[in-house]
Amino acid sequence: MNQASLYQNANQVQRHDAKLILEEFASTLQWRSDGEDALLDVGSGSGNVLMDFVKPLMPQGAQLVGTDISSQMVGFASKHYQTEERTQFRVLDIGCKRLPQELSGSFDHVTSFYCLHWVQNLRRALGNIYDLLRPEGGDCLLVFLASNPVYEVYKILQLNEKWSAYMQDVEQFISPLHYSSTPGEEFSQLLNEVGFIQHNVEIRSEVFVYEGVRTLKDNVKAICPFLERMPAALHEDFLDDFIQIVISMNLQQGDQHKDQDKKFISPYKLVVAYARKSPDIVNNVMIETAHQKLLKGLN
Ligand SMILES: C[S@@+](CC[C@H](N)C(=O)[O-])C[C@H]1O[C@@H](n2cnc3c(N)ncnc32)[C@H](O)[C@@H]1O
Ligand SMILES: CC(C)=CCC/C(C)=C/CC/C(C)=C/C(=O)O
Repeated sequence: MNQASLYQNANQVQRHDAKLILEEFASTLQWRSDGEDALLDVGSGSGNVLMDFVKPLMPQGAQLVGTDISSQMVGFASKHYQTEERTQFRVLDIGCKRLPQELSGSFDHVTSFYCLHWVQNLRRALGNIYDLLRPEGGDCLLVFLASNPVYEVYKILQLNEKWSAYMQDVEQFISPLHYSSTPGEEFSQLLNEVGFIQHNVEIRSEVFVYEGVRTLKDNVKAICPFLERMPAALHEDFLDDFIQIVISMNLQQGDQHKDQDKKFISPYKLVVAYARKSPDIVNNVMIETAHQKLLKGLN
């Protein structure tokens, strides 16, 4: 996904989830007492989730680094938010073999919203997130899709000879946890393996309702990696086929005839993971947080 402006205008679900989860975790994140926190966000995209929901939670003197694998996304975010103080955007592939030295061990917090389902090598991504945190400790809040009906629609579209040439590598775009019957356990295990001794992983079952054919098509256009591979003249045909498959999967609500009245339901599973790097500083904070119960197992 490379079209930042399309994404910025059709990311209601992503914004909705990030806003709610950040409100919930605002007091769990371990803010520094000197207010000099440094936070790196992984897969910031067009940047509006980071600027609208993460930045307002941070102390005045805090430093913010938004990162993304796509230079187009980074360019868009830099242009739109370059006037913000102590904020920068830069290219980073969180699945890279070697982190840039200047980023390694430099952050108090790492956040990531709706990005890690794009990364096949989750273990390497988590290892990098662990290494981005300061050696003396830090925490991370990671939110991403375990599963979504969009992946089943992609697989059916790939079988259609009209689209198969553009979708040979469809599996590369399916969340690495989509097929797991125990995604929470799998992700917890990975967090353990890379060194996060303290963590809490939840799998939340959510439902989003898309109102009208156009809304669903715009949301698909904003994230579908296959459209940019085909001529623009084919896009609407592809999206029409997408909608037909959604209907055949019984994800249309009601039997409205007008396109704008049609509703589509998307039941999906979200991974919400919070982890701390250092076991030493946890006890004081745990006593006060709203997540005391949730995190009890971490003590
Ligand atoms: C759905 S967008 C989420 C953007 C933003 N976090 C939000 O919540 O609106 C996913 C972003 O992850 C980025 N991404 C995908 N793979 C990545 C990787 N390996 N490293 C860093 N970013 C990646 C994409 O380029 C895209 O901008
Ligand atoms: C009803 C139905 C199939 C809805 C799917 C809607 C949709 C556009 C899902 C996108 C999921 C995704 C990969 C989001 C993202 O990375 O931001």
